[in-house]
Amino acid sequence: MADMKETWTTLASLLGTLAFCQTILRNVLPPQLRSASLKFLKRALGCYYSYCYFEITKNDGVNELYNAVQLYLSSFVSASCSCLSLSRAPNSSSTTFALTNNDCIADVFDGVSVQWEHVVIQSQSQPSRGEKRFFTLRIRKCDRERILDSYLDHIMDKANDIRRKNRERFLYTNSHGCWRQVPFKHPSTFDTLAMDPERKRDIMEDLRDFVAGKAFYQRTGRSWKRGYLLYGPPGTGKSSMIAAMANFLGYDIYDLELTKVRSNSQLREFLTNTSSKSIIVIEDIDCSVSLPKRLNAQQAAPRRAAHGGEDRNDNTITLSGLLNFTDGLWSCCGSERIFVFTSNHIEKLDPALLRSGRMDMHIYMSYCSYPALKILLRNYLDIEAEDLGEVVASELREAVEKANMTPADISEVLIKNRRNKGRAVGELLEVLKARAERNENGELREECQLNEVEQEEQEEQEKRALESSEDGSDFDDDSSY
Ligand SMILES: Nc1ncnc2c1ncn2[C@@H]1O[C@H](COP(=O)(O)OP(=O)(O)OP(=O)(O)O)[C@@H](O)[C@H]1O
Ligand SMILES: [Mg+2]
Repeated sequence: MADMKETWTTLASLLGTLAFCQTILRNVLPPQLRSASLKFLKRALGCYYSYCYFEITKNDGVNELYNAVQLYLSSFVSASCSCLSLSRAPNSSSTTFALTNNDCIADVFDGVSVQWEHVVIQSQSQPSRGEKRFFTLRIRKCDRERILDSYLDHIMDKANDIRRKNRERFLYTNSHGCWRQVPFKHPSTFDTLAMDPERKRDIMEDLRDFVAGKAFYQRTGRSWKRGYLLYGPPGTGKSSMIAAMANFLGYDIYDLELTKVRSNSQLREFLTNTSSKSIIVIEDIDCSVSLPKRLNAQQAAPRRAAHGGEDRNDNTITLSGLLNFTDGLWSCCGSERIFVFTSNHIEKLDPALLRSGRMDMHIYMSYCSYPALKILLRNYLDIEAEDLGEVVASELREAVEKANMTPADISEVLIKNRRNKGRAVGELLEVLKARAERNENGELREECQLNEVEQEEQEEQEKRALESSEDGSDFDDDSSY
């Protein structure tokens, strides 16, 4: 027991000595001498010393790991260090923080504490060779075996995430048989999205779990993809939600126009030509997939002949062709993909699409609620509803819950009057009250029903026009990708 105590005391004093020496060396010696002395000291005390050190050097060529460590550390050094070096890459909108020379930072991975140091040494003997830069990673010897590889993998993954978030992203759309891209710069975010904060949090949590779920999907034998069905009246923020999701995750968007896809096999080609970490969007799915279902046998037969007697599924797209990708065998082609379908009429959707397990989350985008209105007031007028006074706030709450107005309609009123906050709130209250009253009298319901009939007729006409042009085989013929 006494021996043990003695060993511990020796060890503690050695570690204390080393820490003391390190501090002295850091403050007194020039960097090149400091590094050499530290190395010597650590080697001399190696048998007692419980840490091991790894140098990750910036090569003349490219050291992926050095760059990754730099990026990874930059994601949290800003919060914990007082002196940082700042840089900004050309065409980048974000500033990178980095450790200054000989600064240290601690990190914890899988319950294990590690320490990083950034070292820059000027070459005195050969000034032409400039400086040597490296990171030193300090890990306890007993943890090395368990975490080193997984920690470095984690750093590479995180660095890739940061790179992706900083890079320019694209919105792809299918046209003339191939994907065409434009830079994606939609300003919608979860902060600007007006909806109940709790539901918003749930969706963000779900997205976070999805992105971090690689191991989960592997373990459970599921393909790494997720499906969201966004439904609700026009102007409630379905497209804005998709843009917010893409901005939140740093994903590209593939906006798939099903009416421009001529067959299941072309659909397959489009979908296999999407990259991972992307959102594949099919808007107004109720309108898109009802088109092929409307082809009856008589209509299909001449088209089959016209296309050299191919299988019917090769001449048209079907819901099952689509579901094969979101759900079936083809769903495993490519990983980390999110499917988002939108619809104004969930009741018109094929039950096959709604069956459990098909779309993981059904999200109803509702008319503007009071919590959503508060977000719009904050974003458009920079005012908190509570600051309007008890009376106005409660009038707004009551009117908005009865008005059934979309965030798009409310935004219009606020934008129009945004230079005069008082007028904006006053006019909004008037409009909301008028709508609420009309709702209570049932006028609006009748009007909506009339509008719905008109809208349905219009949709029917559009579909008939599309079908006749389809029979004329005027689909895009170019199938290059
Ligand atoms: N929930 C919301 N939060 C913030 N802004 C919204 C919201 N809903 C609508 N808006 C505003 O209204 C405009 C139209 O909304 P958006 O295109 O997202 O609606 P939508 O539900 O996709 O409509 P549609 O069914 O016609 O496609 C947006 O540009 C945005 O400014
Ligand atoms: Mg939309």
